[in-house]
Amino acid sequence: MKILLSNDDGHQALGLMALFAALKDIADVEVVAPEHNNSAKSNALTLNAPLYVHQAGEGVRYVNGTPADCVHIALTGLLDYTPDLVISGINNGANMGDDTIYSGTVGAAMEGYLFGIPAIAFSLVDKGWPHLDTAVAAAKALIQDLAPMVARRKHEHRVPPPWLLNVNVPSVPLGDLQPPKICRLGRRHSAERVIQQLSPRGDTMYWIGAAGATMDGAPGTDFHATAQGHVAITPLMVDLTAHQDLAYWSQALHSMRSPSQQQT
Ligand SMILES: Nc1nc2c(ncn2[C@@H]2O[C@H](COP(=O)(O)O)[C@@H](O)[C@H]2O)c(=O)[nH]1
Repeated sequence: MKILLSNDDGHQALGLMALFAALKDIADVEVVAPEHNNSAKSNALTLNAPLYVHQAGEGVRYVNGTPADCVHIALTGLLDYTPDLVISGINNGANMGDDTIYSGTVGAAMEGYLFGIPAIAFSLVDKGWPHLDTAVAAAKALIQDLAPMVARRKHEHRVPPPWLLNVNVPSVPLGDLQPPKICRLGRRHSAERVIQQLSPRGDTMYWIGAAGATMDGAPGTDFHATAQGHVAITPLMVDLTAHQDLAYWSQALHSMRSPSQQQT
């Protein structure tokens, strides 16, 4: 199995390097990751500047770009093969609920998914890498469990659609880890207020405030599962259409005149 491994915390991040070391036992792994921390960069691509790739060590390359840039250039030219799996992480902190919209970790995995490759984003719930060994073990075990499904794709007459999983691992000792749970995304309250400070030169600085606290952490959500010590696994989709609202808007705009009609 060939794995492309990326992240958003940067190519020297503990979470990436620990996962890289663990996955080398079970797969051919190549790292293409950002040069620096690109947290909250979501699916951003760099369109207005050149990207440069440097070798950091055997099997590890880094890019002066976003997480999605790394996966994008790896899949569209840097690699001379198509990986079987795109893995992103292990993120320094949670990617639950609304986090997934902003997350560079999810963005990297989603870029693989958009190119038709199964992908998984892994995050360790608490920042600072507490019990990172637990997250590495959980990630390796899940990838091993999925390996037969991934391998079968090569032999299918019609390659099945890819899938995209968002996985959050609770920061607990490995011995306390509960079995994985398939969950829906919860919701956070709105983020905290912006932090305003004065620079040494008298300019006002604005810092994005902290993520909101859990708003929907009901049973069945990723928040609830991880709080109970379970690995939370959520299948994601890219279609942002509010399908349940299509009929409403069709009816609501039924009477809308076209701009040309409004001029008569
Ligand atoms: N508004 C804030 N959101 C935050 C902050 N720290 C993290 N986050 C959210 O979590 C994800 C982290 O995901 P990553 O994969 O991008 O590292 C981030 O995208 C936000 O949604 C914070 O301080 N403020």
